[in-house]
Amino acid sequence: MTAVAIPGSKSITARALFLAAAADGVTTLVRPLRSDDTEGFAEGLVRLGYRVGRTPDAWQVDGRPQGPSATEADVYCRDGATTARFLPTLVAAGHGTYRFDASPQMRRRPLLPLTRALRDLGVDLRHEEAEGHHPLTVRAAGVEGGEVVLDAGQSSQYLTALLLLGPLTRTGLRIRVTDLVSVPYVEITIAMMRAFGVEVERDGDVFVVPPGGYRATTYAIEPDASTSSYFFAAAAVTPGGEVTVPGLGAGALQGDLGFVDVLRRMGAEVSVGPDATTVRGTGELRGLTVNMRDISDTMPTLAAIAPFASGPVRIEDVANTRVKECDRLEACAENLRRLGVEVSTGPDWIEIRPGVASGNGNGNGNAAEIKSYGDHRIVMSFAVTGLRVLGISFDDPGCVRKTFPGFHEAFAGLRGRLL
Ligand SMILES: O=C(O)C1=C[C@@H](OP(=O)(O)O)[C@@H](O)[C@H](O)C1
Ligand SMILES: C=C(OP(=O)(O)O)C(=O)O
Repeated sequence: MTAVAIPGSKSITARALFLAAAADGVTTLVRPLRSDDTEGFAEGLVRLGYRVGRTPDAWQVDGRPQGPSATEADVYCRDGATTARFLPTLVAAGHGTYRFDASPQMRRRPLLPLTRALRDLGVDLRHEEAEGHHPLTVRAAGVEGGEVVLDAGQSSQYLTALLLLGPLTRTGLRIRVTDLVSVPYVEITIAMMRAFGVEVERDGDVFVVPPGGYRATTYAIEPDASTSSYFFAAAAVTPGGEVTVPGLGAGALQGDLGFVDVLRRMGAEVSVGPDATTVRGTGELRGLTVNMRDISDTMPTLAAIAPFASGPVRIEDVANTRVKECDRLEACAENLRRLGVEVSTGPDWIEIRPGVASGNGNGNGNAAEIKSYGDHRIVMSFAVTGLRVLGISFDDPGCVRKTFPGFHEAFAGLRGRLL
């Protein structure tokens, strides 16, 4: 058995930082993810005047239910969409003037449905350049609360941001959602709000959040399930290869652990225990058609191993992967083509035919440089392809820092044990 220690969940760390900052009292986050996204989030809080104490294994946050202590601040959100969407929402409940900006990549990503909903709730929020994009300024004077309509068909993070805001409003929020992707991420939000003392009620399309604020707590962060997908996929493409991720089992909060069900359908042996998950490659990898609307961060992982399946792999209902760190459908297609794989895409799907070309015309067998598009998931996914295809390299291997700075070392360690 090969046990792999996976760093903490990005999504859980970001939510825990928001909740801790807003809670009454001191919160300890145990085993938070230390990566560009989550360190950027924590630094954003520090710029806003929150006290965040960081040791390698635990972060401590002094909560301020009344909002940021800084009455003016500039916050740089880097590439992190959770930072860029959650922090402007957090400050709305305080009092002051806060300017937010983000990296060129994050500036391109949308947030208009969220900022429109905040304005509908009376928040003075201005986009400084392009409407619906960073940079933006919030002139905060608290939020009364009430009812708001939200289209979360592009990103569930809009809904998560509003849910997290709910208890910080004076009368609570009723959020009516007209469309919603990535539902399991909303379930993470609701479960974590419960751990900080708030019960969200759901009545069909309406989410009801009571006022009253959060209670500080000690919160242990699960290993990241999306990151685990690369290690599980590595086992699945290696006959007899076995990978166990401790800390992610049947009670895990993250929907992305469902990626192992896709591997099971393809022929891998999967066991989900109470506190660990194991995937074993059987030598069989069948093609399939799969809807990944709920677990779309693992779409590139599947696309990158799809050429090794015995039949076509078709991934459906993943339109919103076009507005992530890059257009992931086209990025996957481009890189698979570089490997000589036959692939087609549509507005919300990708279909990959079996087989990697034995040569790509440059005399180097399968060698190809993968175009990273500054997207950590493209690099980590095609690293798995590299277990079976010789000579894969990356134009920007370092972009894994967004969620897993130590990825290449960890993956090389696994490679040595699997092959
Ligand atoms: O709320 C979150 O932490 C996340 C939600 C998902 O985004 P979308 O809801 O935009 O699909 C996911 O892709 C992202 O990596 C993290
Ligand atoms: C889409 C992602 O990140 P975010 O939206 O949080 O920037 C991701 O990590 O795959």
